[in-house]
Amino acid sequence: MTLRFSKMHGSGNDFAVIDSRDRALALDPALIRAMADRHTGIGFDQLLSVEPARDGTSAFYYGIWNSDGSPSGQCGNGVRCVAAWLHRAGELELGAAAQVQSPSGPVTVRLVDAHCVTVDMGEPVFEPARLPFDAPQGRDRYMLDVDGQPLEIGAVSMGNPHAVVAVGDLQAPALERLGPALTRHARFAEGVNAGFVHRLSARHVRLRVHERGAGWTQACGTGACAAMAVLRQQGEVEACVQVDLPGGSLQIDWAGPGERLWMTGPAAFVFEGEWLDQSRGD
Ligand SMILES: N[C@@H](CCC[C@H](N)C(=O)O)C(=O)O
Repeated sequence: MTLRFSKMHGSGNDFAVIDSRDRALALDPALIRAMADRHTGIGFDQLLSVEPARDGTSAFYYGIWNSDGSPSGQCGNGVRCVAAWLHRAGELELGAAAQVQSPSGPVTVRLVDAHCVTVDMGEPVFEPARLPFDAPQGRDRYMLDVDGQPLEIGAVSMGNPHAVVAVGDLQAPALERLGPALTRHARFAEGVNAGFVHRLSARHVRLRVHERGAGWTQACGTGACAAMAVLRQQGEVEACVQVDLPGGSLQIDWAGPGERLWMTGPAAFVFEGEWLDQSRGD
């Protein structure tokens, strides 16, 4: 079996994007892990498949798998890459808005230009049960014991689950231990993406994310949206925030509860390739 793919990235969060518009993919976790390997595979944080939409309300659907083979409901940097990929494939015009289906529901994308995409990410969901997070409803902060250390977190779903921790130093050695430990915390039954945010001002923050299923990444789009949602809910930031991640910056706009959240950032092509799956013998 051969599979053609586009290698792409959004702020350093990298992807293999597979055209599955005309051909259903037979993907299993072992194959995804082999493709994701940075020494013997393509190397990526997430695999994205572009497929026909399943419900007739949109033209396209995109599937999302982490480098460990696990599926996810949403990928912020990924959907910007999907929009740029659809443009290159002649399916989406510059400036036009289009709805695409993700595993967690529809999002609307608009290409500012061939390399920059704005996405309506929908409303942040704070109900713990919908992450799922084993916690009482109606709070904007929770205390968790993470690897023996008490941590105050905010929790929100952007179509996938996020825990957000405000820190004074993003390079603190303890984060190397706390990131993986928070990602697998028992109160998040399906795991959680762990974001550590340093507030520089009411309009500017820095963020590092230890992603569920992928580890530390150069950027996490839904993580940036989650950091904005949690900090704004806590009254710490204004309605437009620049989020600096190790691999680049995103602009997040959110007026507040009851409003939709917008993300704007880059999407880049790196190369086109063909995966030769020797284990399947054809
Ligand atoms: N990098 C992504 C998020 C990918 C999925 C995540 N690791 C999960 O398991 O939910 C982004 O840019 O949002």
